[in-house]
Amino acid sequence: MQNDLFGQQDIQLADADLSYVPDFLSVSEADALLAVLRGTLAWRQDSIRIYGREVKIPRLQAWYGDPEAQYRYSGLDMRPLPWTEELRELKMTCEQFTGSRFNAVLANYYRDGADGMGWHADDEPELGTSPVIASVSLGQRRNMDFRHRHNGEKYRIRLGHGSLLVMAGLTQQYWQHALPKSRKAMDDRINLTFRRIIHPTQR
Ligand SMILES: O=C(O)CCC(=O)C(=O)O
Ligand SMILES: [Fe+2]
Repeated sequence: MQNDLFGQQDIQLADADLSYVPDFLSVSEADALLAVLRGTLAWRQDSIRIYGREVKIPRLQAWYGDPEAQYRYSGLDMRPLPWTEELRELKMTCEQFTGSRFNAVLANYYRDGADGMGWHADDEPELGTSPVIASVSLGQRRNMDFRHRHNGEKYRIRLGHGSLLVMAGLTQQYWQHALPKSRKAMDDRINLTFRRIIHPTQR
């Protein structure tokens, strides 16, 4: 891990491009954002079809973005809601920091340790081959696990309140990630992944 003056930590992992910024937001900014987003985003618990059965996903979600930023996710059509003021502002902060443009955000709400996200990569064709994804975490510190698709190598990172994780380059091609459930008592957590959906004609 290499640290720079701004507290950005470049995670040295083969076939990945990951950097972690623990204090991306101040504690007071992160506290305020957690409270506002918890209360104002249009949280819903979607179901996905697994082997023909409807299964509720273990978390709440909401999808915001530019009108054309449509996304298919495990068979769900995600139509973006228009940006809220807070999300648009945070998007701009992420754009300035990463030098990338985003046109949508997937918001996830983990109510407690029983909520989580299974192994996956953000490798939908809508995102292109080497997407930059800016992931902001608020609330309960949770583990995020990575596993290499070919050699099984594993890596665990703890995502704290007000942090930013940037996933770029080959990360989604070579690695999967998951947010494991926990039996420990846990507070709630919001995660926001800013993405850029590429229009079908530009893929
Ligand atoms: O909650 C997290 O930190 C991860 C979310 C994630 O992987 C996703 O939204 O694709
Ligand atoms: Fe993901």
